Amino acid sequence: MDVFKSNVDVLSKLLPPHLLAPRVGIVCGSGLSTLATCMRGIVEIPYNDLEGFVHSTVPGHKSSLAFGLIGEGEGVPVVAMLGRFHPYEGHVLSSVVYPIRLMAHLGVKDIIITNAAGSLRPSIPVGTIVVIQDHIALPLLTGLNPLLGPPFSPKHARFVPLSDAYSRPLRLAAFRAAHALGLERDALAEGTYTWVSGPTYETPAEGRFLRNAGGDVVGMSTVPEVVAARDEGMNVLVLSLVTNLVVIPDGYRSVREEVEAEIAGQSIVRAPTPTVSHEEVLSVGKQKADVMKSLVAEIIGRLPRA
Ligand SMILES: O=P(O)(O)O[C@H]1O[C@H](CO)[C@@H](O)[C@H]1O
Ligand SMILES: Nc1nc2[nH]cnc2c(=O)[nH]1
Repeated sequence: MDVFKSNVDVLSKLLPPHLLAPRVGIVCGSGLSTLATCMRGIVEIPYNDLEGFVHSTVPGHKSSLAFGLIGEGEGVPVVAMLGRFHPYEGHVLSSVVYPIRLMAHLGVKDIIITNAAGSLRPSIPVGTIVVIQDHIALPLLTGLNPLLGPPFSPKHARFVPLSDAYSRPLRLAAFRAAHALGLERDALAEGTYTWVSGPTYETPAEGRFLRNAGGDVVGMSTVPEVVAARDEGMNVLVLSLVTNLVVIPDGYRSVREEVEAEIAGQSIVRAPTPTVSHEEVLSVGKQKADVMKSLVAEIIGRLPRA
């Protein structure tokens, strides 16, 4: 399609031929752009040099695509988005998912989407990598869907099923890779990602609501990319790195009880109100960057070579 032509022209001038047709795509989540350093022979291309790309404005996200090779021998050609776009930055959904569509156009078949996320369950502590098996997306259900409007092209479907959105073979590959790397059993979990628009973090009641709805982690990205990737027929793996807890057990004490205890002359232990910050999110990303990087490289190294 024309919308890709100028980018293909730019890329053909800047990339060696063996990197021009990447087979695997990676999307780096907040604080995770170093994931791409698992590639060799990297060529980085700023989004500014490409048409249809907006700018990533969020700390912890770079604004460039990186092309390189992963794995032994000839290696697998890979393209990585070193920074993603979020609707809360003011980007329309078609811009948010445009790089995913370009990846598909270039030949990407398998995509590994990473993100930083809050845990809705104390059984999934900070530092866990959650292999996403499903999602709950209130924005999709209520009218914020990247597929609203005419199909992207006459070749794209009108209705896209999401019952098998998260590739089972890729999820199996993730657990096999973790085993091969000798990661502890608890390093990885399986779960459901809940997508919210952000940029506000959840109130405690919202966190409990999402957990009661069946969510395990929550974040402000990923689902639009998954939808576009499925619209393009790609196999999708999502890895969420838990950077903070959203639902904290016994963290919230009734103020009525506190006053009643005060009146009764009892000593009061006031539970601190937990808050989350993007700095905390980035700092956990930095601590876990190496393990995420080895996992992604191991998964890609194990994919069948086409
Ligand atoms: O999902 P990524 O881009 O990894 O980032 C997550 O971290 C940011 C909030 O700290 C939000 O953008 C949230 O979605
Ligand atoms: N919505 C949301 N996104 C996040 N990204 C990282 N942590 C969080 C969180 O607690 N909530």
